[in-house]
Amino acid sequence: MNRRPLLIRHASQLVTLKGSSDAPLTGKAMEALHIIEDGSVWIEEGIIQSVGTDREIAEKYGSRLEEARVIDATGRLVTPGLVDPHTHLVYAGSRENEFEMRLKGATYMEIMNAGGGIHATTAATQKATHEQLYEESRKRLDLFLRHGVTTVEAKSGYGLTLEHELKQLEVARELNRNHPVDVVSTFMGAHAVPVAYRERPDDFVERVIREMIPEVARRKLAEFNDVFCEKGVFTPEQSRRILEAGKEWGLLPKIHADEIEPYGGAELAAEVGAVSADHLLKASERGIRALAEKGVVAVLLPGTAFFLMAESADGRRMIDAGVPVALSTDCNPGSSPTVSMPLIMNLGCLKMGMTPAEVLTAATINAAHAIRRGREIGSIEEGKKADLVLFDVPNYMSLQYAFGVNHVHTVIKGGEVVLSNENR
Ligand SMILES: N=CN[C@@H](CCC(=O)O)C(=O)O
Ligand SMILES: [Zn+2]
Repeated sequence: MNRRPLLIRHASQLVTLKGSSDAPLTGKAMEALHIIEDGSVWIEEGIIQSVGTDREIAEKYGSRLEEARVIDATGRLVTPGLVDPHTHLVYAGSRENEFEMRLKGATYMEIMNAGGGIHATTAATQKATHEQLYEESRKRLDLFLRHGVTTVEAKSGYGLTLEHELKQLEVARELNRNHPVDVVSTFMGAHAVPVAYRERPDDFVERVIREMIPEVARRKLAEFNDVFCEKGVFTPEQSRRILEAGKEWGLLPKIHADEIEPYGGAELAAEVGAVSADHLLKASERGIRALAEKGVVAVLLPGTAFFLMAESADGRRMIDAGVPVALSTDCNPGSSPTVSMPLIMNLGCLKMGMTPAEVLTAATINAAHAIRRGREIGSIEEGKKADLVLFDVPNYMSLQYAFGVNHVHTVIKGGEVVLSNENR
């Protein structure tokens, strides 16, 4: 780590999201970005030391200004590093053939029930060596970084046997160690019922509970435990058992809920005290109220709805009902093969009725809370990790207005410049 301080000066807008570390933002507070114009940030040892107007920072560090490495952010927007709280980062292969099948009328569930979908990626992932899996996933992580993402959550769930689930989680752990982007792991052995267990799905649920969860926890390979609670996949009752079993081993619950059919997933998330409920395209009114009451973060995935040509979750309704909303790519080879959080924010505005300020909150501090990292990342405040992005636009509204463009100019991770387009 470079010992010299890093000073970012003269941001046209510095989006701090101050005061949001203890709990995710809800309702009107999701628009309170706490912007500083002509803003500056002083960073040492990878940690944000001071945030203010350029004049304030220059006065405070007057005698030490010469020591610092300086990044001039004149004319640029500076935000916290983007956080992606729901990805299936580690997998092998791709499924463009299924995309074409869907364009010709097949549905996502039809393809999966015919042995494709998650099963196809599971076969490819089981076949891949650790090294192949690492390499394919590392390339994706590079792309995340290019789109301004400094932390991603990554789920297993394409192994579906103990051996291959462990392989996926070990790859995620290694990426976390070697790559500038932080990787936070989730065990998702209950991603699909393997074809061999189709006639006896409860036997597979037992394997997840008795064999996989304990071993993943013993090896400390994951922090969270997720389940695909969906008609034809895992029932709410099976999902509850899996999530409760994870809790006994210290794995915090997350849930893929109400994606394709209304199925009581949001209600279940509130009952088991899930950290987040994700998807929610078909969440019921009761479910939405339950999420708001329990403060469960709704991780919305508008790229998935877009790519599946389905109606998006009602982000507007959820924010108005007091649910803390976060956004994510859901990066996976079947329903959302994208790595672009900027595009996801665009879709949040265009497809879910969210405002430019709300989508930025949802992609930073609320996303951090969705993976229990709200105290370390997600806002630009003293004491937090120095993860920041400089965008080549003068204000936060332009990020959403000039949609579909990667405006990332520089990414700073833990106080180091890890990506720069200075000579672009
Ligand atoms: N819905 C379940 N799991 C993933 C899709 C996985 C796949 O199709 O490979 C999702 O979150 O969309
Ligand atoms: Zn997912």
